[in-house]
Amino acid sequence: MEVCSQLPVLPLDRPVPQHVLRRRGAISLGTSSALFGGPSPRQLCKRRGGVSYNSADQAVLYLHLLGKCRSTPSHLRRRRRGKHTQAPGFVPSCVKIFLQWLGPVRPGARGLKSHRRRLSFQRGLKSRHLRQRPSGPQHLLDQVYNCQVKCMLDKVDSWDFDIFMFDRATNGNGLVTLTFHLFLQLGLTRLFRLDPIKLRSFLVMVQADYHQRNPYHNSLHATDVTQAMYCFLRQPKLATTLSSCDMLLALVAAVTHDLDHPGVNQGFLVRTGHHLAALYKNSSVLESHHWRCAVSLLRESGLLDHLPITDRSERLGSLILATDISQQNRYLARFREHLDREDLSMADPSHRHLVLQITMKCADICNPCRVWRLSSQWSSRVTAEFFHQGDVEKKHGMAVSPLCDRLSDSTAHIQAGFIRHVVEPLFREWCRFSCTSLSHRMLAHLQTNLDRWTDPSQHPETPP
Ligand SMILES: Nc1ncnc2c1ncn2[C@@H]1O[C@@H]2COP(=O)(O)O[C@H]2[C@H]1O
Repeated sequence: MEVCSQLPVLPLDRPVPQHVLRRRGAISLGTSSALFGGPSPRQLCKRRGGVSYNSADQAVLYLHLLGKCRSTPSHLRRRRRGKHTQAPGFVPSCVKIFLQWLGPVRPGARGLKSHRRRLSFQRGLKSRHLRQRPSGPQHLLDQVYNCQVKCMLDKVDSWDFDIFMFDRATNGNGLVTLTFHLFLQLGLTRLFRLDPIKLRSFLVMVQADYHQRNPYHNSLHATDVTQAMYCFLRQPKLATTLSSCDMLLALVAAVTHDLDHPGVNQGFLVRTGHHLAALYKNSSVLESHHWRCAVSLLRESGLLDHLPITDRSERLGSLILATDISQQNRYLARFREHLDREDLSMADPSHRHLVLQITMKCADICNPCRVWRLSSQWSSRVTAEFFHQGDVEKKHGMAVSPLCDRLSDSTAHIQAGFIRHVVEPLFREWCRFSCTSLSHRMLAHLQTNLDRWTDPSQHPETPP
């Protein structure tokens, strides 16, 4: 089979080639490590990260907000490489401050490379881990793992696909393996003449920029969302109407939609005065950051550089921004209106885009629609992350955010509320739009899971 025969070309459980490790620039929120190390809220709000921007104004804002930066905006990197369009020798003051902080660096010198490599905490950890992986007896297991992975990938379109087992079988490289496979399955690699090396390099970067310490918002969640997105894209209503370009953007949005998530919610970032909250004016703070990270990694990998896709970044952004759960009612109301009026036309690009946004939302919060064996694991993970945020808030004398107090909230209570008020309304409309056996199955799982969470005999800790 073509798909499987291509996988061993770049074995995922062997050290990554040097050109992949030789990463440029970085984006890291840095909050996750701070949280798990337990600094004060003031320290938290002073944690630094970086995103890439296009204009000098944004660079000034960036530097002012961050003070010392942990990462280099992409346009600054370009200037250091001498590709800037300003007069030769022109160095804006903000860049001077930045370069001073980096220390004396000669372009191309080893010093610069090591700076670059150190810029992202997440990538540093990951690449060290990959470099240090011992060769030898471990590779005896490769055959076993590869066979298991191939068998699992044959069933990647199944709604009961066990993403947890898949991640173990791929040695924690589930995101790279699964998404690479899906690009091949959908024919995107061939159709868009994507360079497999660049594709893999992009996916390795994406995987590395998720915070594996987060119980929920990590690369496994992104992989799960991507697998769900694939299942939805195969539904007749979408498969027969979406363009290949739509599918490409949908897959990229799914895999990047929570990039560099710090494991705390927007409310926490706003209350601690985090620089990203200021940068994005307290509105869709995390989603805006995920989007900018995605654009930065796309640019860095050069994966789509050869494609004349208009408004690529904006379209990707509007899919990622649609995952802002606080905006759910707005999207749902528009979708519902179209369904009520029966005027949703997949020939209309704006309607198609709304459907893609709703698809992205469904993929993002579909975990309660999975079979209990999988769904309950996501419930435990998301609650663990909420409660961890609550613990940090308590530790620093802050008011505990809703759903984050392990003493007064419970997993069962949170799940029941989330299913009733958020997931079910969305999936009921989705089922009106795409009335397939998968949609009915998802609603059936949702009901079963709700019944289990609300059955006091199974969850005695549920608050009255
Ligand atoms: N099983 C779940 N239980 C409760 N909340 C959830 C669950 N799954 C997803 N969420 C929430 O839905 C949100 C969707 O956007 P985020 O990924 O930012 O954060 C997610 C969680 O806050």
